[in-house]
Amino acid sequence: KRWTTSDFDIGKPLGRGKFGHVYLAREKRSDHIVALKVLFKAQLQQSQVEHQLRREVEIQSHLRHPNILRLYGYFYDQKRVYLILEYAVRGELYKELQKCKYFSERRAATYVASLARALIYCHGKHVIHRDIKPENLLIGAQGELKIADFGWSVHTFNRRRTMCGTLDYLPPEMVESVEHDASVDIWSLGILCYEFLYGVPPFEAREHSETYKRIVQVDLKFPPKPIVSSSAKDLISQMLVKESTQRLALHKLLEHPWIVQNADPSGLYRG
Ligand SMILES: O=C(Cc1cc(-c2ccc3c(-c4nc5ccccc5[nH]4)n[nH]c3c2)n[nH]1)Nc1cccc(F)c1
Repeated sequence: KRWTTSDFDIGKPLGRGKFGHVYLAREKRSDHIVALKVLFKAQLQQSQVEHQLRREVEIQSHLRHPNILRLYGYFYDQKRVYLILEYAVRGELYKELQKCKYFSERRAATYVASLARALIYCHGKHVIHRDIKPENLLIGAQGELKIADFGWSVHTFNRRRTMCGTLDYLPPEMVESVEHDASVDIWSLGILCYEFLYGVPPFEAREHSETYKRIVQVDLKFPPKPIVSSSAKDLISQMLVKESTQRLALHKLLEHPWIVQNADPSGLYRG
């Protein structure tokens, strides 16, 4: 099936990405509502990301998980590449977070648990980690979280591959890398959990150099307001550990008391 733009009624813009815009669209034959991302070939070429796009499309089209935004397909014309993506009815999570300033412990725990399950699924398929930060998260019709890979993040695995050119000289644990990604993911999930509860990331600072220092020193502080349970702080402290092998494993996170007592098992936050 070769898609073309004439298969779709194109509606309002949903977001502006680095490489193009995303539009609400309806596939005419099925009346199915989708998000259509339009990328300009010229821009992709000058940024040398075509091969990355192909790999992203290859990976994303094989992922099937309720908390990972679906990529249904793609097509291209003379000047543009089009991605047919799942439409997330309730939009962008970071806008929700800005509006509420910070989330309740139940809402934060429900989101963190569903992200942990999505990451366990990705790692199980040896898929490199997804770039989880509020800007990459969308909300589905029932309030469920969807990871969408806006960032074009060059995943550590790829960076290592491109950086070293060949894998021959890398030690087992680096070639294995999935383990390495898993621990990277726990760190960023810990950052996200902190930001859900306090409204700001833990190592935020005016200057990048300052933030960098606070990260490498793991200068983790919990402000007195908003009031957050010691159980939540305990979980965050087990995730934001400098030694990557000492960070809490994703499946262990799902057994942590704060998650067990606060996360909605369905992964749906109904408010
Ligand atoms: O580019 C993206 C991810 C992506 C998703 C989106 C995106 C942006 C917004 C939405 C929305 C959406 N729903 C809304 C409701 C209200 C307000 C705003 C909304 N945005 N649904 N689905 C979306 C999808 N932009 N970019 N993935 C990608 C990139 C390269 C290759 C590949 F296989 C996937």
